[in-house]
Amino acid sequence: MNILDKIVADKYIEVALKQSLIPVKQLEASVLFDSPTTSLATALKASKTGIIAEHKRRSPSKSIINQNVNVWDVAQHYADAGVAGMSVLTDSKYFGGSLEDLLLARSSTHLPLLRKEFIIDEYQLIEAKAHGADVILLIAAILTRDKIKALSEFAKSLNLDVLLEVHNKEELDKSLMPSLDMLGVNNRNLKTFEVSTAISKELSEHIPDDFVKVSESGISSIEAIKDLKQYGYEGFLIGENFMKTDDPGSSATEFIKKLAL
Ligand SMILES: O=P(O)(O)OC[C@@H](O)[C@@H](O)c1c[nH]c2ccccc12
Repeated sequence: MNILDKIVADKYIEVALKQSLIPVKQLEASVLFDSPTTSLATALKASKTGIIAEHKRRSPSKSIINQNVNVWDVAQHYADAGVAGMSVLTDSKYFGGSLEDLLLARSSTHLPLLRKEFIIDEYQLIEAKAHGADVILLIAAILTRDKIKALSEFAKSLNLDVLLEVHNKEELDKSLMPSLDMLGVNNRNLKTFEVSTAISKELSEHIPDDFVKVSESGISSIEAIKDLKQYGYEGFLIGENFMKTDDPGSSATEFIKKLAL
């Protein structure tokens, strides 16, 4: 079993347990469930920076990245830095995140918030909305086309934006459909952890123009972003490069200053 298979196997167990503990009706009763959302796709198109900054405490590939920062502060400082959106890891077992992190980020900022999670069930979309998400991630490597269709259409019915993540041409070809807003190419292979922005460049010409293109992972230089822009990318998901520092928000500020030069 590769790490992605393990994460997903655990996720099925976790979601079944949560469904038995917290009924959908309870989630739907949350004030946030009926609150309006902000489109990340729209924000990216209007943004000068295109940066989606992530809150990530640890990961299976890097173990501990940062256990000391406070998600409320990080969200404030990312917003001050001028990012277009924020991504919040909510998986606890492998990434040290939680839905409470999402809720805290929501209470801290109006930025479009992405629930970064291994989504396998509609229940998680209701959870996402009830905890203040504006956007959800769907990972093509762990979903069939039918499942991508059902989940993305359900997300749209909740006014959530959908970011679909691929890592190769097959995943891209099986996934294209009108219920997606953004196409993300993960520069990290989730099965082997190899990272290269070459895959974003390779796949860019196969992504139709109706989707906002996002390049994800392993981005740590201004040059990489300038390069990816040439290939039509408008969104850049950056986690570790900011989170590994003592103050992710001021790292984002410095980065964005350089980007504007
Ligand atoms: O920390 P990085 O290399 O900048 O990567 C951020 C983000 O792209 C990465 O966390 C990510 C991309 N897709 C995922 C799917 C699940 C968990 C995490 C991810």
